[in-house]
Amino acid sequence: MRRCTVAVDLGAARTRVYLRGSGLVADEPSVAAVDVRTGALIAVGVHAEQMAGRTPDHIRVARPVQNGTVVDIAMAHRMLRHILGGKLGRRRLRVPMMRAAVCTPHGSEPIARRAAVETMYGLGAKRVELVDTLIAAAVGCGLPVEHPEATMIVVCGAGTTQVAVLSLGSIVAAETVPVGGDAIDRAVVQHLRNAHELMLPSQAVRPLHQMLGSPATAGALTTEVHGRDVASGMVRTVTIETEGVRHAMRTPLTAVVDAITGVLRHCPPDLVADLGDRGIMLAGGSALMPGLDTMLRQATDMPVLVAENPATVAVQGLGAMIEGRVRPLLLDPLTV
Ligand SMILES: Nc1ncnc2c1ncn2[C@@H]1O[C@H](COP(=O)(O)OP(=O)(O)OP(=O)(O)O)[C@@H](O)[C@H]1O
Repeated sequence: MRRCTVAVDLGAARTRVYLRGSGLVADEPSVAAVDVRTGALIAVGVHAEQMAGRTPDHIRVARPVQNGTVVDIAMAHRMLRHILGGKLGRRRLRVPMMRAAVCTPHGSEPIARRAAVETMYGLGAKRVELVDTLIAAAVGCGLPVEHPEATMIVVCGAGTTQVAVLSLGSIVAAETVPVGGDAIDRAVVQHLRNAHELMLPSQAVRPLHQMLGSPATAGALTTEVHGRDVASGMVRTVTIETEGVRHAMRTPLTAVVDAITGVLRHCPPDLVADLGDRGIMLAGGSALMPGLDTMLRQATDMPVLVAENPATVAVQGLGAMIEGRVRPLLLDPLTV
């Protein structure tokens, strides 16, 4: 790891790059826009994301990473080259000795890990080190992962939520569920479609996240939202009840609560006892959702802490490893 010069977190929502000696140099949406007539790349990152849903026929907006897995290696490679190119300059991209560290979702298939490696080879990397996202995130949160005591981390991203208990630098038990910020957004959109026959533009969903944290007693509270009528296609404003949206958001989150209890069930009792005091560290971009920590605290009856800068903990953890600030715990056999 100490020989790596670059650390990359290729996420479904965002791609983050850490350079040794420079820190986090890129944090861009994992989106690329292509002209289908010429095959030329038109935009990547923020600019490409702004085009999504607003393109003419000849422009395709691609998301080469889904659920933390590269599904279109060529596109991921072009996107990453563009994101990195601006930071490194053309000369450094051609350095043939580049070693890279990449985090991959826990339990990902060999073909998914291979896709991450191939993407980096395409950029000129000579060697690629793969690190489990859960370990990278735990290190990035500053958890004492190498100690003989339990730490629990929940990484709630865009497409997946990964849950793990770690001890002595390794994962003791872990689970991944295909529920993240995107599934919660889809649940809100579906609820408004079913209950109010309203199609909500994607940028209107985030303000409604506030409702997850609103108390259950606030059932009578209402708010106004603007969208498109499903039948007529005309712009319409409806008054929606907080409780309905809150319920819709909580439904996919039950899978996350189930994953946490499932992981705890697979842990030895001593480790579970440690967690009673230490609690759960919540990370990933969706940890920023207001009220998610409160909801998990109520559902699990355990303390829940949100990491500082939760969205970037995985790449920061990888960064700490390539900078040599974190050393792996070596459990050497004792000599007598
Ligand atoms: N302030 C915020 N409030 C609510 N949700 C947020 C906020 N910021 C980011 N998110 C959500 O976090 C998710 C992105 O998180 P993150 O950047 O960790 O994903 P990723 O690592 O790219 O995805 P994955 O881990 O699934 O590959 C998106 O679903 C986004 O809607």
